[in-house]
Amino acid sequence: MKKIAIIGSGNIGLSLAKGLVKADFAQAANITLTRRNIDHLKSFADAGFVVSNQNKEAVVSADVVILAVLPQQLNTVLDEIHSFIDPAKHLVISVISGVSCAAVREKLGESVEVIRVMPNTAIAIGQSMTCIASDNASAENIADVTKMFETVGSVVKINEDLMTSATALCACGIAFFLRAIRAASQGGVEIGFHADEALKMAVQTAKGAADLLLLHGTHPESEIDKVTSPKGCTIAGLNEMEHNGFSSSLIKGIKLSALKAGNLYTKES
Ligand SMILES: NC(=O)C1=CN([C@@H]2O[C@H](COP(=O)(O)OP(=O)(O)OC[C@H]3O[C@@H](n4cnc5c(N)ncnc54)[C@H](O)[C@@H]3O)[C@@H](O)[C@H]2O)C=CC1
Ligand SMILES: O=C(O)[C@@H]1CCC=N1
Repeated sequence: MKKIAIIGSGNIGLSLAKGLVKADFAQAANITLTRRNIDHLKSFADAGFVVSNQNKEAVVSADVVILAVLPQQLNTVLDEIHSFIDPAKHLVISVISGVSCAAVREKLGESVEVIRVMPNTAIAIGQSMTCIASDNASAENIADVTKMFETVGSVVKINEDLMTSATALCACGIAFFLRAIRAASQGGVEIGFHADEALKMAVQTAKGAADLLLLHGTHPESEIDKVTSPKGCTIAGLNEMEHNGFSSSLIKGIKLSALKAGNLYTKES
C-alpha cells in the first residue's frame, strides 16, 4: 500500500483524503495531512489520518506527494521540501491551479515525475470530474494515477495547455452549478414554496437533468425539446432567461475563470 502525503490540507486536500478513504483506495493511516495549524485537522486525526505541520517529515515518509496549497503558497512549500524529494521514490501530484508541471520541476528537480490533476470538491463523495495531464510522467504512473482518481469519480486525460480551462469548467464549475440551483430555489420561494422544500425540489430536478444526459448519452437540447411543449410554459420561461443572458453569462463567467486560473501563480515568491 503506497503512502500518500497531502501537503496543504484545506478544502480540496481534505475532500480528496475523504474520497480516497471512502472509496477504499487508501486507509486513513496511510495518508498524512499537513497544514500549518493542525488544530483544524482534529476530526481527521480522530478518524485515523496522520496529521502534521511538518511538510518535510510528511514527504520523507510518503511515496506519493500531493501538492494542494494555494498557488501563492506554493513557492514556500517547494523551497521547504525540495531537498527531501527523491525522484527514484516520489511521484508528485499537483492539484494547484495555474502551475505547470515544468514550474514544479524547476523547484523540485528536473528528473522528478510530476502529474497535474484537476479534481473538484465532489471528490469527497466519489463524484469528481478530474482532468489529468503530465509532460514527463511514465505511462505506468499516469495509468496508476488515473486508476486512483477513477475510484473517486470520472477521469479525462487532457493536454497540459488545457488545464486552466479544465479548472474553470470542472473545478469552478461546482460553484457555478450550485449557484444555479440556489437561484432556482429562490425562484421556487417566489412562486409559493417554503425555502427548504424549494431547495429540495431544485436539487433533485438538477440531479435528474444531469442524470438524463449521463444515462441517455443525449445532448441537452434534445432533452430540452422533450420538456418544451408548443406554446407552453417551459419555452416561455427559458426564452425569458435567455433574453436576460442566461447562457451568455455562464459562458462569459467560464471564460473569465479560465483566464484568471492561468494567472494565479508567479515563479518568484
Ligand atoms: N477548492 C477547490 O475546489 C479546488 C482547488 N484546487 C486548487 O487546490 C489548491 C488549494 O485550494 P483550496 O483547498 O481551495 O485552498 P485552502 O486554502 O482551503 O487550502 C490550502 C491549505 O494549505 C494550507 N497551507 C498553506 N501553507 C502551507 C504550508 N506551508 N504547509 C502546509 N500547509 C499549508 C492552508 O492552511 C490550507 O489549509 C489551490 O491551488 C487551488 O487552485 C483545485 C481544484 C479544486
Ligand atoms: O477558486 C479557485 O481558485 C480554486 C481553483 C478551482 C476551484 N477553486
